[in-house]
Amino acid sequence: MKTYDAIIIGTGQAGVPLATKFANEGKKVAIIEKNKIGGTCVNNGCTPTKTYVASARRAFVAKNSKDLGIETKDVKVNLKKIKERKDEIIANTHIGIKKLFSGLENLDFYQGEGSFLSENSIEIKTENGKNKKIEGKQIFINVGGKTIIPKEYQKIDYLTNTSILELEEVPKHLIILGAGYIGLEFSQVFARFGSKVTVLQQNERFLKKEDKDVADEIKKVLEKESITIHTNAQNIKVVQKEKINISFEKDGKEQKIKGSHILISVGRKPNTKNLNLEKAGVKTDERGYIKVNQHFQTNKKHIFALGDCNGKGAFTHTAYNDFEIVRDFIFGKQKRKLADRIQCYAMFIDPPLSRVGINEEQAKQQMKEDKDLKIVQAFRPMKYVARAKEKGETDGMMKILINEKTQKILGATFLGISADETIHGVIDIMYANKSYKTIRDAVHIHPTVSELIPTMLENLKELK
Ligand SMILES: Cc1cc2nc3c(=O)[nH]c(=O)nc-3n(C[C@H](O)[C@H](O)[C@H](O)COP(=O)(O)OP(=O)(O)OC[C@H]3O[C@@H](n4cnc5c(N)ncnc54)[C@H](O)[C@@H]3O)c2cc1C
Ligand SMILES: NC(=O)c1ccc[n+]([C@@H]2O[C@H](COP(=O)([O-])OP(=O)(O)OC[C@H]3O[C@@H](n4cnc5c(N)ncnc54)[C@H](O)[C@@H]3O)[C@@H](O)[C@H]2O)c1
Repeated sequence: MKTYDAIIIGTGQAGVPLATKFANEGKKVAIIEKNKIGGTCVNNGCTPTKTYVASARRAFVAKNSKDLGIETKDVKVNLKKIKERKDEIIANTHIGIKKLFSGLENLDFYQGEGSFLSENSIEIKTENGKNKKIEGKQIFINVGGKTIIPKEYQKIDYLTNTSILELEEVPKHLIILGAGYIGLEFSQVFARFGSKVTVLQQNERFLKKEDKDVADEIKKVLEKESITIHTNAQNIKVVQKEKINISFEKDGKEQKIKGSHILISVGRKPNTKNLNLEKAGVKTDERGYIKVNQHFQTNKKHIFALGDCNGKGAFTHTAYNDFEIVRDFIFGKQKRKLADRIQCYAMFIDPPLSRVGINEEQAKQQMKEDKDLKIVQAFRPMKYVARAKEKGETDGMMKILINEKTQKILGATFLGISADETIHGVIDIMYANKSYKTIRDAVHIHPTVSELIPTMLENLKELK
């Protein structure tokens, strides 16, 4: 049996850089992939969805620029071409990773499904049936996650985030189950491509992780683009004949809709079921996420779990940060840990939403629990941002929360043009652990959205 210093299962956002690091350090490393190289982000997550978001924005701008004095006729959306562009970007990434791997003499790439035989040995099942067994001193699990398909929908012809990206014709009426990141990003993309779009959400509260005023503003933005959103849709039943027939109850009344396609985006689960973790004695929680410590070691100290499968993050930037923490734990002088990470994310609707740390509702809750804590807020609607007015895109708002005593920023929510970029000024100050006054007293470039961050920090209000 071939023996390695490190075996990595999965070529996700943590696995590829970690394999490269091991190989560059002169260690023998094996990396195993059962599907397409590069994982979710590259093949059916961030990269393809953001190419679609870009095409959708171009279509929207082309069709809706009369207010800026631009008139166009006959804007056509060619989904086949949009898909081809996406496929080419993905194919180039595949070429890049394969070239990287083939240039590393200490690295062996295995195409196949890895699973544990014992706490140091892995079986690789391949399509041609020629299974292999390898051994590793350390093993790194980076297997990501997959879409949850509730039992009641398993027999219908549904779309997922993977299969929707293979369509070559725009659906007439796309019904989306689940109003999370995936559902909402695709809702706007396909509405902009020309689909009628209906989103069904079980919860009464739309986007319950966000402040209510922010969630309401996002709903307004999407509804302005003719997307129908039903919250509190209970007892959703789907029957497929020629069309997708949906019935659900809302406020005690039965409602019926017919669609041409249905996308299921009700959440994701870790890819840990087929790993035979019990043979290695690796523990998971009740939802299948692998339990890890601050350096992503499992209960077996030589086995690590990185990325979505450890349940500590569900983003590419968190998976990559898992890699950085593990790399420094094994090779580095700098000792990082999970607790150093400040949670941040964006939802790439247009205008985008970005978040770091806590929001207003969480701040109020913290003050309720700790009577000595005083949190103040800087607030600015985008309609009072010159650059937004000049661009004619004034939806949204910016909020920054500050601990009055320590002067440290506790969190921010930006919804509006460029929010996915402007939030990074705030993120960096939080990592630097500096007072909010560092940004307040900085000079920013005019005319930008960022120039309003110092201005809004001049005016802090108590939270009520
Ligand atoms: C539609 C969509 C859009 C997204 N957009 C964003 C975004 O804009 N920004 C963002 O930060 N995040 C986004 N995400 C989330 C992001 O894609 C994931 O958080 C990220 O890819 C997780 O990386 P990972 O390292 O955990 O593993 P993954 O990228 O999921 O890779 C895991 C790999 O392991 C392989 N594998 C699984 N089991 C085995 C096995 N037994 N043997 C061998 N190989 C195996 C899989 O085939 C896969 O290739 C999006 C996700 C989706 C679904
Ligand atoms: N911009 C980004 O970074 C980005 C984009 C897409 C996906 N992702 C990642 O992918 C993960 C999964 O995304 P997602 O949108 O599938 O999940 P999600 O957890 O964000 O949203 C799922 C939604 O579906 C609702 N729901 C659950 N069961 C339902 C049912 N039976 N019927 C109707 N609604 C139901 C939930 O209440 C929730 O609002 C996210 O956690 C995120 O980390 C990130």
